[in-house]
Amino acid sequence: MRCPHFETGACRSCTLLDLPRPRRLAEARDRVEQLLAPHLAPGASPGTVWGPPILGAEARFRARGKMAVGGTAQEPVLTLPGQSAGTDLCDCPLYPDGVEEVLEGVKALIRRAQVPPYDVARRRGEIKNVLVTTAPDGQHLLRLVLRSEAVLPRLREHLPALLAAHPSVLAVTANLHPAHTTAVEGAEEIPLAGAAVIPVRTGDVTLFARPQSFLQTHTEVAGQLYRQGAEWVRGILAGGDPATSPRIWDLYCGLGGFALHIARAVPAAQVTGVEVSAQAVEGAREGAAAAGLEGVRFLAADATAWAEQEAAGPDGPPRIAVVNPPRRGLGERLAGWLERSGVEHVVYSSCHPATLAADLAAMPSLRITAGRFVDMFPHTRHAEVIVRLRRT
Ligand SMILES: C[S@@+](CC[C@H](N)C(=O)[O-])C[C@H]1O[C@@H](n2cnc3c(N)ncnc32)[C@H](O)[C@@H]1O
Repeated sequence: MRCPHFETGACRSCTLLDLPRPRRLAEARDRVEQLLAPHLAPGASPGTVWGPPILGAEARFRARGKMAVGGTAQEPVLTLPGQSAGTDLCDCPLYPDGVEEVLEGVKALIRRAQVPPYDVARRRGEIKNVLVTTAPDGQHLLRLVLRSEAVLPRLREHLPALLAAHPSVLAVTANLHPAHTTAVEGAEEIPLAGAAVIPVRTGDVTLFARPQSFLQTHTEVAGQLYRQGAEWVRGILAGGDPATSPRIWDLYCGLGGFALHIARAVPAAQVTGVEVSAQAVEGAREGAAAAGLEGVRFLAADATAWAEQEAAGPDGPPRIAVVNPPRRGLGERLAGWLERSGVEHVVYSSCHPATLAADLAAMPSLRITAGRFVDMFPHTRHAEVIVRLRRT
């Protein structure tokens, strides 16, 4: 991928952009495989464990765009957070076709509505960030992160012009972020136009992304990741008694990508997805209804507390647990519970191999029998990896 902003040094967000892809992938896979080598199942070797990497497009893939607003109300500049404030990066080649036009539309809205960009040093101004979610079919969900409600009447007045010029924008919300912190967004979401949800076809299901729900960065890669998880689960259950309904948990399920794929692949299973974000749970339930899947339910709860409590109940622990925690990993409490739980099979998808390795050290009975490097974050040192664990 060529990027003029990388070449001039204006943006260094893609830190490894000048490494040829085969070399970047080889080095990344090597790092992950070495890190996880102590946790392979007895008798397993890297050659038998590691499958081919999960790959997707290297450009125009990013499902979520995050732009920081600088400049003035007359001349707004949209940059990537943390990158050179003076350079407009609306044409970032990571963004799918159509995003640049929508961002230009937002700049026109800022000009017309005279919305002053937030000045971090002086703590003055109103619009902080612009967030765009893109579905593979080219539809968009637009979120304007504001310091206060002060400019909402002016934004409402001028929004129809943006919507008329950009029919791909399904919905617009204002996110209120009064605090002076580095967090990209605040807690309160105010709908401005449309229903604040966007259907994102991912693998074999549709995920219903809402403003404050997690969505994987690379939709094409995420689809393959979910299919891989579901395929491993089907393989584990193959040959089992067809009259029984194996219970499967998807902890940290977000919009339900793994749970929905598993429910499709194993219709007899009882799948439970658990997620702390109520918005994401609402989206996951919508995904299940759209796919006509009845064997799956979603609950809003803390994954660790729920797992401990549920396993202590009459049904006990599940047959298989799928876990996909944030970068911090499972942590000692959930890893410790999994170690003691008797759960035979775990599928662990991790966006931070270092915390995966720490979690594996805390559950030495669960060892890697299969794994794949997942190129979710091309051009960077960030790595996703999915592993299948079996109790030994
Ligand atoms: C890496 S994302 C994975 C989401 C989903 N599996 C997917 O593929 O989109 C991690 C998810 O964990 C959720 N989460 C964070 N802390 C949690 C907790 N204590 N209990 C349950 N879910 C939590 C986040 O809201 C986020 O949706």
